[in-house]
Amino acid sequence: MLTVSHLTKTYPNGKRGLIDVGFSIAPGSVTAIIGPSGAGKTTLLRSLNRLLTPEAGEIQLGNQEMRQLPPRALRLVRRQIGMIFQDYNLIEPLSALENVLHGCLGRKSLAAGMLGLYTKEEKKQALTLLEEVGLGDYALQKAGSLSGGQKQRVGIARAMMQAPQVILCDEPIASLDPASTHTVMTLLKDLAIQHDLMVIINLHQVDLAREFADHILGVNAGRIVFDDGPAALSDEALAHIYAAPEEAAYG
Ligand SMILES: Nc1ncnc2c1ncn2[C@@H]1O[C@H](COP(=O)(O)OP(=O)(O)OP(=O)(O)O)[C@@H](O)[C@H]1O
Repeated sequence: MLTVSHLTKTYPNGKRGLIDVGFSIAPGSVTAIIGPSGAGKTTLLRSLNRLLTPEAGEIQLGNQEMRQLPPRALRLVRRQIGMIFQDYNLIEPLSALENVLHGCLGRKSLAAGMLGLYTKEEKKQALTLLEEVGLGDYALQKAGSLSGGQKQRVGIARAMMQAPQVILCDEPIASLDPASTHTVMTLLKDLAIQHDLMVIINLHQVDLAREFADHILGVNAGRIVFDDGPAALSDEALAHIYAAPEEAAYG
């Protein structure tokens, strides 16, 4: 379970990215974060794995409070949080398999990681994950030569290599065509169920949130203004989420 309470993030220029944000997320589910541009979706996602440090509130992952963890303890907890990016963040000259293996760098020594010293078990696991995302035949192909949808599936397999509890996805389908979008969203949903993961996705497309999410968080001007299932996402609720900030605050 991931429970966030009273989370507040103010940027150094005084801009308030998150204001008293709270919600809970259950394992085995997909949560979509939606809201207008500048609402705080990226700030929220980055706060959840402490790429940003909010100044107040709690982020409770299992029995660990993350917001105030010192760096060493934070590194350990971060291993439980995989990240998937809009632009994939793959090392293009390396094979798909090598990219997936990079997912276990967090639990290796620096030297072993730099030398690419992976165990037989790790290589087997990386191959199994590539098969799970439908890319078993592409294991030795350079990541740079794969299609966008295939690259994102390598990114997902790399995140899974960490054996995470949570996968954070920052607009993972923004660069994909409709067919690849459907493949990637279906894959994320299947992985959430099969591996009992919490998958949290920043999305701009409301129709995808409706189709794939079990849980939707609507953000407006740094606040959570909707926290419910897709069935509750009425036109009125949507208008509230996408309202101009002052309307959302008083709606
Ligand atoms: N490094 C920063 N310094 C100052 N303000 C920032 C910084 N990063 C974000 N902000 C501000 O915080 C607010 C939330 O930004 P954030 O990027 O989280 O929004 P978003 O909902 O992800 O937007 P988009 O959908 O356009 O990506 C915005 O007003 C933004 O201008």
